[in-house]
Amino acid sequence: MKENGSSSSGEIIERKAYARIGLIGNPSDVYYGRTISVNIENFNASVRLQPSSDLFILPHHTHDLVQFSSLNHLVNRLENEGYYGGVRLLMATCKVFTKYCKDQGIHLHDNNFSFSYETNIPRQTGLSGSSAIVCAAFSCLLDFYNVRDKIAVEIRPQLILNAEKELGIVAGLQDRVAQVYGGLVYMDFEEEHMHKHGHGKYTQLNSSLLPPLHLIYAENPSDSGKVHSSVRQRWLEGDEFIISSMKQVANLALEGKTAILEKDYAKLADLMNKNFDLRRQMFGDAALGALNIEMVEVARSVGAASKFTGSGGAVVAYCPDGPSQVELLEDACKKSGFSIVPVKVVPSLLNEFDIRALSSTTEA
Ligand SMILES: Nc1ncnc2c1ncn2[C@@H]1O[C@H](COP(=O)(O)OP(=O)(O)O)[C@@H](O)[C@H]1O
Ligand SMILES: O=C(O)[C@H]1O[C@H](OP(=O)(O)O)[C@H](O)[C@@H](O)[C@@H]1O
Ligand SMILES: [Mg+2]
Repeated sequence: MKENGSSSSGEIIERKAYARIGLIGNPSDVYYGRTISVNIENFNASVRLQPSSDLFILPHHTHDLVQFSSLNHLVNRLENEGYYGGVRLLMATCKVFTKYCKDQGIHLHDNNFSFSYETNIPRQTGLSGSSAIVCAAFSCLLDFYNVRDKIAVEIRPQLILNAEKELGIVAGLQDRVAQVYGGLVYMDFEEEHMHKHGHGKYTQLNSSLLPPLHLIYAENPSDSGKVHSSVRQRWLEGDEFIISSMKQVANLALEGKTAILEKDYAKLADLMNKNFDLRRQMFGDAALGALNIEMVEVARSVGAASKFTGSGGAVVAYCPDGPSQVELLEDACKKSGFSIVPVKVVPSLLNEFDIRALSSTTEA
């Protein structure tokens, strides 16, 4: 594989995308709001593109299970993890990529390939496992067709989102922006700018400004599309409460940016807690799920600030009192059967070729 990430035909291309944490402001990204997200090294998805005579999308041996030991096994699996794995995500990525290139007059050569994927991102836990698969696949396609310089970096998150929209999954841009850019990213999805440029304003922040954060998660898959659909419907219908609450959530990200830049971690803790409280009021406990709420409450029981990383399944926590409080948090999680790991931030993922492909419309 060449240094610039491009491939001459015949070479295998493997690309990774990492899980992300919505630190402040999510889910207002779905509603022209603002968010701050962190791309994390703790978990990743990788997609492998191997040149082949026909085009194959290979099912994953566990995530796209089609062979079961019994009817009960099949039913259990569907009840816990739903009908779908990553195959549909890979197919939708190919479709969206091809359509975009055709519309833009970007030439694609005629060689075929086989796509396969691996992921250790806990499934459907609000860590953006779905978009990580799409993002890694998209990155393989950019290099297989050698078009990294022809598709502006700012546009890529929207194309990655379009792949999930294609499947009817309600999702937002923050996951994809964090996964394309890497590191710690402040995002502003202001409506007029979005309509004018087709993307938000994305600014990478210095991730060393962050305090130590912890990730808490549980084996508790939930479908983010389902969680979002009723709030989205109410927002579309002009529901005053949802619209004004969503604006408040977006403002938390604005304040969060200042708090991070000033290392005002007491303020950051307060904003994280407010973020979850607003989500809870909008979505209601039934949609959020008892186990997800318990994760937040376990963290708060030791005085940590906590909120969902995404739509549910995982929680980001900050211990303002330092290591002794982290120990208390680890014990409390253990007692409740939750996993807890220190957050490791991914450095910026933009290489020199991507930086050249940043469009001139971006304002920092
Ligand atoms: N770990 C995974 N392996 C395979 N497919 C996945 C995985 N996670 C998500 N998906 C696919 O993405 C779809 C949407 O997942 P979503 O609820 O957004 O999860 P997440 O919070 O991890 O992004 C699922 O219905 C499934 O088709
Ligand atoms: O509700 C949220 O905070 C996020 O939900 C989705 O992410 P997921 O990891 O699938 O739960 C959505 O894609 C994001 O845009 C929302 O901010
Ligand atoms: Mg998702």
